[in-house]
Amino acid sequence: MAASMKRNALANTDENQDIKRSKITSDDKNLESFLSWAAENGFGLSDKVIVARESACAQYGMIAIADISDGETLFQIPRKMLLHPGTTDISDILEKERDKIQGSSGWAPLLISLMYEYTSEQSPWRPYFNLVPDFTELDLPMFWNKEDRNSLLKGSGVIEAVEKDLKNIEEEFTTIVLPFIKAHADIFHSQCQELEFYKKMVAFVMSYSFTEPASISNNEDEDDDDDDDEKSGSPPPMMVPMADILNHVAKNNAHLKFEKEALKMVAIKDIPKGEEVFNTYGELANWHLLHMYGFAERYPSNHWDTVEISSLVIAQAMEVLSVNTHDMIKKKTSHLADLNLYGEDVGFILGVDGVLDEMEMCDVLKVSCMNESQLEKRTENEGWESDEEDDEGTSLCYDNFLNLSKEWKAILKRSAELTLPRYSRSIEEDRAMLQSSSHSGRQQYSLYTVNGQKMLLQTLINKCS
Ligand SMILES: C[S@@+](CC[C@H](N)C(=O)[O-])C[C@H]1O[C@@H](n2cnc3c(N)ncnc32)[C@H](O)[C@@H]1O
Repeated sequence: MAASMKRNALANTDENQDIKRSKITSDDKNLESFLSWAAENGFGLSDKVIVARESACAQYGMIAIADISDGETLFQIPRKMLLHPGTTDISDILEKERDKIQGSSGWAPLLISLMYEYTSEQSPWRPYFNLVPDFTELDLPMFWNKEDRNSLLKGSGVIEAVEKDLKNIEEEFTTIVLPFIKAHADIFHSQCQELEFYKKMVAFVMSYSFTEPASISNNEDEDDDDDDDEKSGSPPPMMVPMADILNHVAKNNAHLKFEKEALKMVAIKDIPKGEEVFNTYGELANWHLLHMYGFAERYPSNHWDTVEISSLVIAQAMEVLSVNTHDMIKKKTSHLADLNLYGEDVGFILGVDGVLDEMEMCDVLKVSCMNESQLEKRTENEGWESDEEDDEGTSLCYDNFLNLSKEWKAILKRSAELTLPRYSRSIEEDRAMLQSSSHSGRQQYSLYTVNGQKMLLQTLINKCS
């Protein structure tokens, strides 16, 4: 969608037509050479699909050109064709200096591998790299100017996530990656010493890499020693050519299976001829999609969407209950802070079916409704409670909302109402903007993200009314 919107933004002059034509021609050459490379290397692309820009929702995508049945394999990626620190030409050096380049994100070894391969004309993955769109086309918020980020994404949580990333990227580059590259300057292209180039590779990893589900690797590598398993806390990312051509929707129709010899893209539904084949990048909320991939889905398409309700607004919402004087709220928040349930960085996640952090939120609601003697008893027990206290029920799923007390609902409703003003526009203003078609990609996806969050909050308000 981003690409088509950008294309629409170009006026329809002859000059622009020429630019588009020449881009398509050169892209097709890249596509042809990528497909030949894939065929030579055992990807076994089904003749029921094509890779194309036409009919894809963003840049390239995979399109069904014949009816596909649930369970059919569309292509595979032999493990030797994956790009990661174990398959790059410099794997020996990376292995030897493994402890020096680990870093806190765990991405540095892959980023160093990518920088090396991406700048090498002889890289075995050259046809793969040539097909990846220019990184500016992905338009990730980390490349937007600060003004756009602040004005378009206020309240969504993306601004804070991007600022944290930018700080970490610079730090990891300066302290780990650059010293390693300089120590091996004879084998790296000089471009690899530039922070801007490193940021592009980070964007590549952010929006194109995959991680192997931990259970699979553990099951299949039963011989691996325990030490390795311990170190592999969160699995490191890797590049998976061809699989990363698929775009994402929450209601995906294909899925990547990790098998011993190869990874396989398998249809998980019947896919009619003419439809795009969509993978899933995970159970991702819109703010996460926008942060990592530069797009979001329009409400209510993304059933994984979430919004955070800060513990600070829940404390403010306690005022609606008569049991809560200013003094009581202070005592309650201090007790909740001791349990890590209150503080600047503490929030609770609301999804499309209700509150996801059910146990924690139930605890907060219970405390919110306590009178002085109940609170005293509880604080004396250091948060441990008797069984009778559990009689409120613990599900905060909307299906269970009829069973919730009116006090709990009053707090939830007020918390959602207090969260809405953190955005720069009202739901009504969003609605008017969503009807207008004159948006850039980044404006559109920001609108989807903030509006989706507001709609989740409004649903909670309605369910509590
Ligand atoms: C792994 S790549 C997918 C392939 C990409 N379209 C290409 O041509 O190389 C991920 C990027 O595709 C785009 N994308 C994926 N799914 C999308 C969607 N549903 N809507 C808009 N853009 C999407 C985003 O730019 C994202 O960063």
